[in-house]
Amino acid sequence: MIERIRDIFTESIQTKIAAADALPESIEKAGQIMVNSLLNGHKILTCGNGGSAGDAQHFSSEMLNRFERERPSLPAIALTTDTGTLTSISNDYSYNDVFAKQLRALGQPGDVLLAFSTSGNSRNVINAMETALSKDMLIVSLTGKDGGEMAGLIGPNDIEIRVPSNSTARIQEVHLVIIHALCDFIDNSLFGTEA
Ligand SMILES: O=C(CO)[C@@H](O)[C@H](O)[C@H](O)[C@H](O)COP(=O)(O)O
Ligand SMILES: [Zn+2]
Repeated sequence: MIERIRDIFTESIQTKIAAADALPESIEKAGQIMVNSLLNGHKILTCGNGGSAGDAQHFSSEMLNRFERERPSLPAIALTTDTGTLTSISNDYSYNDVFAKQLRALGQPGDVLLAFSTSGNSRNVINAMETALSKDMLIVSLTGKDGGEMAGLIGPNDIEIRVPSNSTARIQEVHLVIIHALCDFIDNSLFGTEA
C-alpha cells in the first residue's frame, strides 16, 4: 500500500510537469478572456459534477472573497450550490438541465462560462455550453482525456484547457492548479503585478 500511495504522488507530479509544458498558452488565453469580461462589467459562471462541482465552487469563492491578496470582490456564481434549484430542475425536467436552466436566467452576453469535466462528456455541462453559445457568452472549458463532446463545442473566441491525462483523479488535481493560475492571472492583471 505504501508503494501505491507513493505512485499516486509520482503520477500527480508527472501529470503536472506535462501540463506545465503543454498548457501555459491556453491558460493565458483563458485568463485574458476572463479579465476582458470582468473589465467590461460581466461575470463568471461555473459548473461541473462531483469533484468538478467542488472545483467550480473553489474558483467562485476565490473570486467573491479573495485569492492571495486584499482586493475588491469579483463577480462569480457557482451553478452547483442551490439544492432547492438543483433538486427541482432534476425532479421536474432532467438532471441534464440543472446548469443550462440556471444559465438561461443568470447568463448575460459577454459573461464567461467556466465549465469543468474531466471526460468532456457530462451531459449537463454540455447543455450549459450550448446555452452559453446561444446567449453569446464566452466559454473556458477545463477537460482531460480526449476532450469528449465538449471539445467540439468551443467557438473561435473560447478556449479549452485539456489536461494531458486519462485519469479522472489526476486531471482533477491539475484542474486545481489551473484554477489557482487563473486567479493569479486575474489578480495581477486587474490589480498590478506582485512578486
Ligand atoms: O471526484 C471524482 C473522482 O475523482 C468524482 O466525483 C467525479 O467528479 C464524478 O464521477 C463526475 O461525475 C465525473 O464527471 P466528469 O469529470 O466526467 O464530467
Ligand atoms: Zn475526486
